[in-house]
Amino acid sequence: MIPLKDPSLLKNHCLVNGQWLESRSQETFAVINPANGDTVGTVPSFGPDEIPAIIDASRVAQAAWAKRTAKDRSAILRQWFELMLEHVDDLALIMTTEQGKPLAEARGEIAYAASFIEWFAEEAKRLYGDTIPAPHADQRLTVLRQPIGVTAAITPWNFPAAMITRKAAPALAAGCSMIVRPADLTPLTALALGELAQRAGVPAGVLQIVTGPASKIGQVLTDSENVAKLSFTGSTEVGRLLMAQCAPTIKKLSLELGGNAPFIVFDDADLDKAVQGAIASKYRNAGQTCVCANRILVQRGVYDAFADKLATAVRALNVGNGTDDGVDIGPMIEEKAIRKVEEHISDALEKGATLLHGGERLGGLFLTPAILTGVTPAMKVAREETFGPMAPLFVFDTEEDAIAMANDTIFGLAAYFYTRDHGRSVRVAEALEYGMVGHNTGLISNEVAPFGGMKQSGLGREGSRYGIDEYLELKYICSAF
Ligand SMILES: NC(=O)C1=CN([C@@H]2O[C@H](COP(=O)(O)OP(=O)(O)OC[C@H]3O[C@@H](n4cnc5c(N)ncnc54)[C@H](OP(=O)(O)O)[C@@H]3O)[C@@H](O)[C@H]2O)C=CC1
Ligand SMILES: O=C(O)[C@H](O)CS(=O)(=O)O
Repeated sequence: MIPLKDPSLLKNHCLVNGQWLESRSQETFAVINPANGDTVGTVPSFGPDEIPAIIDASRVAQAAWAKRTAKDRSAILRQWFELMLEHVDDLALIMTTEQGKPLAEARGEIAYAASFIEWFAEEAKRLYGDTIPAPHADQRLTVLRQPIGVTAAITPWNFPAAMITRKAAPALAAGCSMIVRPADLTPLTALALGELAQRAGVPAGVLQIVTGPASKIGQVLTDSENVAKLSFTGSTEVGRLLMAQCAPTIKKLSLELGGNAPFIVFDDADLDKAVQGAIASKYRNAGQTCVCANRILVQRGVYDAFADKLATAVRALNVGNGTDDGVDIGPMIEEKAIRKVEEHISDALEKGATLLHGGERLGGLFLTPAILTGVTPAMKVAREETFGPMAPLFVFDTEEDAIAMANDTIFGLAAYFYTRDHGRSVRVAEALEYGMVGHNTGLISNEVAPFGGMKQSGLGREGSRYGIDEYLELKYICSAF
């Protein structure tokens, strides 16, 4: 058991039409603590045959929810936000126990996740439409922004709270309902959010949270003509698959997919700030974020100085159980994740790179943060997302070389660069083919700015004043008198 102040937040049932239910088969699966392999809970394994009734309940609930006033929806979302902050300690402990990130990061994620609910509680009241000067005197033209209807979300394990609220908050604010299928590895956080949503007054069926086999549940959700929209966060590989599955019913799609973020350090950069930014971007969540610096490109003149400073900072990072004080990097989520990092390191070393620091297993799923030097575009890490605590350092000579290297990828999610030259900052920011660019910072994510990628990193944006459009339809009305 996880020692919670409010044990009722630890759920072993799913939220289905306002009730906490087990699956029809009564099948369950275990939730494992990646720090020690302990079973910390069990949740139901819902079968695909149970999903149509859940979609029907979502339809009924959404029709009534859309008829509530925006002010009503806003007040309920605001209450959900406040309950999340009230229970931050329990929510963070649940998250660290099932996902591994240090408690301080988990608390930070709960605040970040809650901020999307706060933001869209406000946006709910400002879904303005248009009146348009008509081309004919007897006409009046208006545009309404209406909720798209029943929506579905499939979310990853790396941010078990924020990847749900970044979808559910705008959906509910718009007057939609949502069926959430969280990752098998981290369902307990999702279910706790569902409990708090219920306490906040979210009506039965408006938010449903269902655990079980991803591909089977996903197939029913994507096949259904009654699901108008799918929002997915995860790998580009699965995003492609879901996009294809949604094609027959022409679903509206939001896709937040993989990344391969360049982190460029020019010779006029403040190296200490660049090191701080690299640590924050690269090793947050043990490097398991889609916006992590995946390639560190350093201009030749400062390469050795930057590498030395980075190594000194990385050596100070503590690896351990996320519930222990002073831990900076927790365990990786599972064996295949740690093996991918080891594969990228061994591939780079075989092709001539040098291991400057780290990359050692400490037992279980703990890996010391690594730095590679002498990395080249011929190595796997140049093209694949490592999704782990390993910083590969590439060298470049000119600004044009840096931009060409940075853009040489199918991904386009986040990019970072450090320079104190104003003209260079404008040129580089405009030339980088990425949805999000950090200039002299490694942390760019918040609820007020549009989060999302170009190229094969996804479709659409989350958060900001743009995020709610993903859950709305525009209706143009032409009236003649
Ligand atoms: N752009 C962004 O904001 C983010 C992108 N990502 C990317 O995702 C990857 C790592 O996250 P990870 O969770 O492993 O990604 P996956 O794509 O493997 O999984 C994401 C979610 O999709 C589910 N899923 C997997 N296969 C299917 C399927 N065939 N049909 C329906 N659902 C499916 C998973 O279920 P289950 O895990 O239970 O099998 C999980 O809930 C990295 O590439 C990372 O960059 C991750 C987070 C944010
Ligand atoms: O899933 C992720 O990697 C998150 O989107 C990263 S962030 O929003 O916490 O920056």
